[in-house]
Amino acid sequence: MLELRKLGFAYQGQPALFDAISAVVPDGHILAIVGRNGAGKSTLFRIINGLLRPQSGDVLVDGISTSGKKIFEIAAYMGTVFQSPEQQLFAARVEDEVAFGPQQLGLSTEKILERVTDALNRTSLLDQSTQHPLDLSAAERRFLAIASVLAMARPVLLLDEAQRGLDRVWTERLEDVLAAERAAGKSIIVICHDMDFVERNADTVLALGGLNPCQIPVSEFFSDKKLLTEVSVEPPVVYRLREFMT
Ligand SMILES: Nc1ncnc2c1ncn2[C@@H]1O[C@H](COP(=O)(O)OP(=O)(O)OP(=O)(O)O)[C@@H](O)[C@H]1O
Repeated sequence: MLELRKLGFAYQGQPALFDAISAVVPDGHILAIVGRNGAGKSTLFRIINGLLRPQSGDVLVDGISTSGKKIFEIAAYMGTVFQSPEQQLFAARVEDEVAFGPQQLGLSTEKILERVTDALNRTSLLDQSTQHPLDLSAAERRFLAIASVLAMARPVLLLDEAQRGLDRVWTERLEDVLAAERAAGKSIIVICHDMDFVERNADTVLALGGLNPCQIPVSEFFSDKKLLTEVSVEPPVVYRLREFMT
């Protein structure tokens, strides 16, 4: 379980998180962080994965505080897929890229191969395993970053706009990966501007940029017109259709 407890942050005295932000992401749960540009989503994301340290509050994984822990210690709990995951890639072959993390864990060769094969299979990249990552399509490169994170088998998964620019087939593949990770009991956070994606996949929403940011169930969020206006979010198509029909 991941817990964000009263987090606050300012850049050189300029608040980036305007309120103390709290949320709980139980095992097998997907929380979507949404909000207009500049609302603080990326800042919060970086605080969660330890790239930034909160000026107040705490991040806890299974009740253990990450404050005071080094970034590699925090990474032992969390797999992060950044907004430009291409920048996370450095190996000359797809399979080596995915194997790198498990190798650092000191796993046996057999176990590493098992993890790599499983992660490539789940991300539809098994046929590309010997290719150079830079020869992959943009969607495949993003899924390679996801495969590398899956191979680490962390209890917490963080994805920043992983759905952006994907076509329907790749979006469905991403949704399958998320559903499987949720079923495996992972605590998952996605930052997302695509409200249809949020509606289909998330359990709860944390909307930033409004008067009182708090975590609420997806259906409650999309039914709250006042809040949607406050945080500049358009409801997903199904909600707009529902309103049109009634
Ligand atoms: N490195 C920085 N130094 C100073 N201010 C920053 C820095 N990074 C972000 N900010 C400011 O902090 C606030 C929150 O920015 P942040 O990038 O977290 O928002 P966001 O919700 O992720 O935006 P977007 O949707 O555009 O990515 C903004 O006012 C932004 O200008």
